[in-house]
Amino acid sequence: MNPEPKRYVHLARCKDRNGIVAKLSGYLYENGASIAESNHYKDNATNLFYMRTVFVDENAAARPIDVWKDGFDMIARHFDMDWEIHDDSVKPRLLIAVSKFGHCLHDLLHRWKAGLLPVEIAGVVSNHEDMRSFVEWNGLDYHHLPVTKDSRAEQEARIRALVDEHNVDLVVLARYMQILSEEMCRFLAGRCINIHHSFLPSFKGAKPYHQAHMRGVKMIGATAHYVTTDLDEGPIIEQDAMRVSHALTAEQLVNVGRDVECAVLARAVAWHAERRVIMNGQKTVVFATQ
Ligand SMILES: Nc1nc2c(c(=O)[nH]1)N[C@@H](CN(C=O)c1ccc(C(=O)N[C@@H](CCC(=O)O)C(=O)O)cc1)CN2
Repeated sequence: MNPEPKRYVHLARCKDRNGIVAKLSGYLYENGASIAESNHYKDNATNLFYMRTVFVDENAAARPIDVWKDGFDMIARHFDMDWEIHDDSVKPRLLIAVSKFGHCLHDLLHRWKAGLLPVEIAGVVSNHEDMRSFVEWNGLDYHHLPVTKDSRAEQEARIRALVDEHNVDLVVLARYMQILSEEMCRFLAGRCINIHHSFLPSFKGAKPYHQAHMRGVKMIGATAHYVTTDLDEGPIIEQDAMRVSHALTAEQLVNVGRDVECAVLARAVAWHAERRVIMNGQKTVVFATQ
C-alpha cells in the first residue's frame, strides 16, 4: 500500500540575501519534495525577507519530520534564519474566550462544525454564563470563570492552567471584554487573537461604536490583531469596513457591525491556523489568498 504523502508548511524570516529561495527550493527538489505553494516578501524598510513554502513529501513513511528539520536547520545556520515547520495535517487547538456578545462565537463554531475552519476546539471560557447552553449544545466544554478587578490574577491563572492542560495553540478573544494583564500577554505572546469592533487605529477601547457614532463616521469596521499589553495596539492580521448612513443610531451601528466582526475574525483565525501569518515587528506579513 502506498504510504500517505505528507504536506508540510515551512516559514522563514532572515536578513535578505541572494540565494535564499534557490537554496530552500533546491533542498526540497534534491530530496524529492514537490512545492504546492510558495510566497515570499522582502521588507525594504528592515531588509528582512519572509517566505512561506507548502511542500508535499510523497515518501513520508521513510522520512519523518525530524529529517526535514535537520535539513532546514543546516540552511538556517547559513542564513541566520528564524524558521518553523508544521505538519499541515495537525490542526491547531483553540480556546475561545467570550463575554456576553455571542455573534463571533456562534460564527466560529458554525464554520468549525461545517469544516470551514482548520482547527480543533479545546473549549470555551467566559466570565459570564450567557453562552453556556449554546456551547454545550455544540458538545464543547464551557469554563465559567467570573472575574472582578480583585480576582483578575487568580482568574487569569485558571485560564493559563486551561491552556496548558488542553494543549491549546491559540486563544481567540471573540468579544471577551476583559483587559488581559502584562503577565497574561507574555504567556500568550503570538498565540492570542482579538477581534476589535472598530477599524483601528480609530476608536480604541470598550465602546468603539458609540465613539464612531459621536464622530459621525460614514464607514465602520473591525480589526483582528494579536493581543499585546498595549490595548488595541497589537500586530494587525486582518481588517474590513462597510458604509453606514448618518441615519443609524449607535445601537444600529452595533448590529450592522456584527457581520464585519465575524468575517474578519474568521479570516484571521483561518490564516493563523494555516500558518499564513508571520510577525514583522509590530506588524504582520500575511501570505493569504484574498
Ligand atoms: N492586554 C489586552 N487585553 C485585551 C485586548 C488587548 O488589545 N490587549 N483587547 C480586548 C478587547 N477589547 C477591545 O477589542 C476591549 C475589551 C475590554 C475593554 C475594557 O475597557 N474592559 C473593562 C471592563 C469592561 C467590562 O467589564 O465590560 C476592563 O477590563 O476594565 C477594552 C477593550 C480584550 N483584552
